[in-house]
Amino acid sequence: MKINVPYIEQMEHSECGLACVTMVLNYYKHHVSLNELRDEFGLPKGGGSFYHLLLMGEKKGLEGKGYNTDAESLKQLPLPLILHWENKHFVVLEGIRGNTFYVVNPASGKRAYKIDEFKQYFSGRVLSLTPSPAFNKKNKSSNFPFFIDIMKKQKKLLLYILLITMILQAIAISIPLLTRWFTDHVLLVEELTSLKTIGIVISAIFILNLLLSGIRGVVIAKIQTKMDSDMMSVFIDKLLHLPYKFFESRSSGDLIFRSNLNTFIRQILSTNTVTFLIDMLLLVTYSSIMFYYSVQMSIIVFTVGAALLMILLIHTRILKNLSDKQVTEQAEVQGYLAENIYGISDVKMLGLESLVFENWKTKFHNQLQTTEKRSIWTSSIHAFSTSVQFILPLFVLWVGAHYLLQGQFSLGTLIAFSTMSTAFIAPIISISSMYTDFINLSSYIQRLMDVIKSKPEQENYLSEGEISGELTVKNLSFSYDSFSGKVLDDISFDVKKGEKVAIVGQSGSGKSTLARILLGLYQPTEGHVYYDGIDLQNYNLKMFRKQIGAVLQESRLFNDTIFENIIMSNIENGMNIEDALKKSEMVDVVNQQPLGIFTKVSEGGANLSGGQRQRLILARALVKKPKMLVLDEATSSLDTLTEKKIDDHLSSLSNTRIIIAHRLSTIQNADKIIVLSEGRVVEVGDHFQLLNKKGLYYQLYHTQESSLEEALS
Ligand SMILES: Nc1ncnc2c1ncn2[C@@H]1O[C@H](COP(=O)(O)OP(=O)(O)OP(=O)(O)O)[C@@H](O)[C@H]1O
Repeated sequence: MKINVPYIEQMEHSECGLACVTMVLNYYKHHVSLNELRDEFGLPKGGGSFYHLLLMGEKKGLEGKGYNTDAESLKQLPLPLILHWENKHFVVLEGIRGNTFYVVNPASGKRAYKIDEFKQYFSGRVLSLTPSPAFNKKNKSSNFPFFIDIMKKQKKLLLYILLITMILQAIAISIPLLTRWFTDHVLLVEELTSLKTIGIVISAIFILNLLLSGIRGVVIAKIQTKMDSDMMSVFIDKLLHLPYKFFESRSSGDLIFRSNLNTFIRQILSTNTVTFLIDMLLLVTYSSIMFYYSVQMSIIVFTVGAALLMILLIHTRILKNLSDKQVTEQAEVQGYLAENIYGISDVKMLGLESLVFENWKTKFHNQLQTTEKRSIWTSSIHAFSTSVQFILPLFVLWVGAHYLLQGQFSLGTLIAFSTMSTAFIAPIISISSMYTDFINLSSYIQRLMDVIKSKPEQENYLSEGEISGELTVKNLSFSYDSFSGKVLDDISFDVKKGEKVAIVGQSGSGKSTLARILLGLYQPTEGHVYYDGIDLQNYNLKMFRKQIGAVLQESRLFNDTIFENIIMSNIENGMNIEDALKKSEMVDVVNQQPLGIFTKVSEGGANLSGGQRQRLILARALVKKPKMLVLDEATSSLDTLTEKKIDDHLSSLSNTRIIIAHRLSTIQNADKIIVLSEGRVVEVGDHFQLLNKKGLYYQLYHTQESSLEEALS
């Protein structure tokens, strides 16, 4: 028994479970995209477990049952089934016939496995999700309107191309017709007087063809540029306006890969679509003319054409599988190398050079083997199709000679037929070569739609207003996804304008998460953050963030000069760079650089020390003259002396400061210290009040103090 489960490709390695549930839902006609499901549930940490998949299914009206079973017993269970694969991945089983298992792998597509191979991958755990009475079907929404809109903008140019190409094809068709006329009415009857006219006609055809082909080339280039510009602009604009969380669950390499897909899609939609239409038109025209000349001969040519098309399409399928495999293997090789080059210091310190080389070699060897196979298939089928195209005219002459000798048609018709048979095969080869592109199109579009259809960070807002630096957090809770527990739980506190407030707690207690919520990078799952009495969600986030200076653990420097890294887009505010450099204790560092403030910072700030990087990022935050500063371990790499100097500078400012620091000496002078433990506020007060409480803060403080004393003694 085999069913047909729609293939949904996972967009990221930890999304296999989510993609499997999406496939099952779509199979039961609840048409939902991976995107929608991810927005609804979030991505469980590490990709989730069977239990998470079961919960998702149940929330969508499916009834779930889990089994521990062997490959043979799967035949007794209803399809589709979600299987645990290689103990680290999820796939969907869509069929079992005899000893063959049909698997839909969200990472690589559909594939059949013989039982022995299947057993090597199947981990023995299965989840069955079937519709419960509460299940609702949902209609499909198409991805094509977006591209149709983009193509519609180029309607005029596309029509030009279509028109020019049709004229060019008419010229192409006229050649065999002219040959026929030339043979029958000039050569055979020895009518030499019209040779001059024919010469003029041939020259006219040549000039017209040259002119139109040239114009078509220019129009195609214009269309491609316009479509590239439209599609890329929409894509990048959408991408940049997506919420921070979107970027957390996708690698930058993957997003860059997706932006490049725009070019492939444009190629398919512009050139290939037009070529396909023309090819189809040509096939119909050639077929009609050939049919008109001779039914028997046409049937012979059609049979050859149909057989060739079948062979080419089967081959294209094989080639697609091989090229998918090649792309996956290539990405794996590149990813492995990039990861190890990025972590080269660890590779060296652990003495892993040879191991990394061996692993890379194995992966690269696999990729090369697939590439070789693909090249062999491509060249063999190319040899086959060109040979057919090459021999067909002769074959037609040979078969046609029988009919000619029987007087069924003229020599001119036979020669025209022979020429046309080659022309008839050309669009068949062209259509089959475009077939792969059309198969890939839906997967490419899915990847783009993941970006285009995701909800932007902010669609509308009520307030453009300035903030003063006063804020209130009310009953705030936050979970990263709908399956894990709360990372922040019912948090409330106030911060007055100009206050220095510290957030402390053990590692993993939720401090950075809270900071990101205060900056509007995450939205609270429950509760609110108010600035000057207005909910943060109601502010124009772009304007809001312009008034905030933030140094986060993940803050990075850009590959540009120190000046550009500090000023960024804030030049219009007339900020004082010197002042920012002084306050962040960077003046001496900048003066020591070869080109001073115009020295280039390497990628990620590699030519600066950890502390210098932090101070530069702080200068960037200060140059905005922010109403509020959020510093998450912003001075953790500095010596205590420099840290103290910076703290003194910052204390002279009137803005609000929210400081997260493990080193408690940094925050002793804070107006208020909020102590977090497992996502809850457990203590609030100033340094002495908290010490007197003898609670968690007291413990944290004394642990640090005693370590210091121990070190000194
Ligand atoms: N992007 C994320 N997705 C899922 N869980 C996350 C994510 N970031 C953090 N967490 C989890 O949320 C919890 C709180 O993390 P957070 O980074 O806010 O703690 P923290 O107090 O700042 O820790 P540290 O002092 O080590 O920086 C941790 O259990 C962490 O594993």
